Amino acid sequence: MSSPLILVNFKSYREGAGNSAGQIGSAAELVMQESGVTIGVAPQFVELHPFCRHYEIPVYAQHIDAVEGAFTGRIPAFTVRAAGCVGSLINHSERRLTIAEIEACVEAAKFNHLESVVCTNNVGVSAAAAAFSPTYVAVEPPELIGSGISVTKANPDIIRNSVAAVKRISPEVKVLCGAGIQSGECVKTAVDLGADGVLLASSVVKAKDPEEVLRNLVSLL
Ligand SMILES: O=C(CO)COP(=O)(O)O
Repeated sequence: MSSPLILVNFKSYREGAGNSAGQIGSAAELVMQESGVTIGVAPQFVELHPFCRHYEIPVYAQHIDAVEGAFTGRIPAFTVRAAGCVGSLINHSERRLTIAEIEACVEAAKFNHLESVVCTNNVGVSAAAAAFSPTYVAVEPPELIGSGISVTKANPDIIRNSVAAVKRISPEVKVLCGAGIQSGECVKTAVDLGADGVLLASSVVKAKDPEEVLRNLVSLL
């Protein structure tokens, strides 16, 4: 079985910019090399290209737009690919899209050889997203995002049931879970519930020592 994915979303946190973003990138690279566990990052947009050049880790965008041509202030999928990214989040809870936009973004990702990580908020939406055959569906209950309360403790059923629903629709689609993920125990529980990894933000991005948190996250795999 391939390694679970630990995907760190820098969101628009101040700690996810400039030098402190670089510290997280270096820590992710080191812990990935040491542990053999895949650690991906989703930095802020202006940092995508430097991140792809500087760190030997998979880099994802936080969002893409399925546009080309006379559109201003958008993030075309092909630009994300040209920057060196391996994939993109789509429909994050803090960047919701319509169902038609989700489908268009998954198609744009496929066309540009990018992995697609479609975020969802419940089991039904996880099943709907699976019908587009993205690379991943990432289920995150919005009320637990940034709460410090792990989805693996507060709502393990949403993980178990999303895995079942996604596999029923598209068995090849992988499932991540997120919201409040902070420790190796959370990651191990997620994997035991059938997830292929986790999507997380604040516990790493806002940590005093991101390297220590990342080491803890991979410690039980
Ligand atoms: O939204 C999330 C990751 O994209 C989860 O955020 P937290 O890890 O801060 O709860």
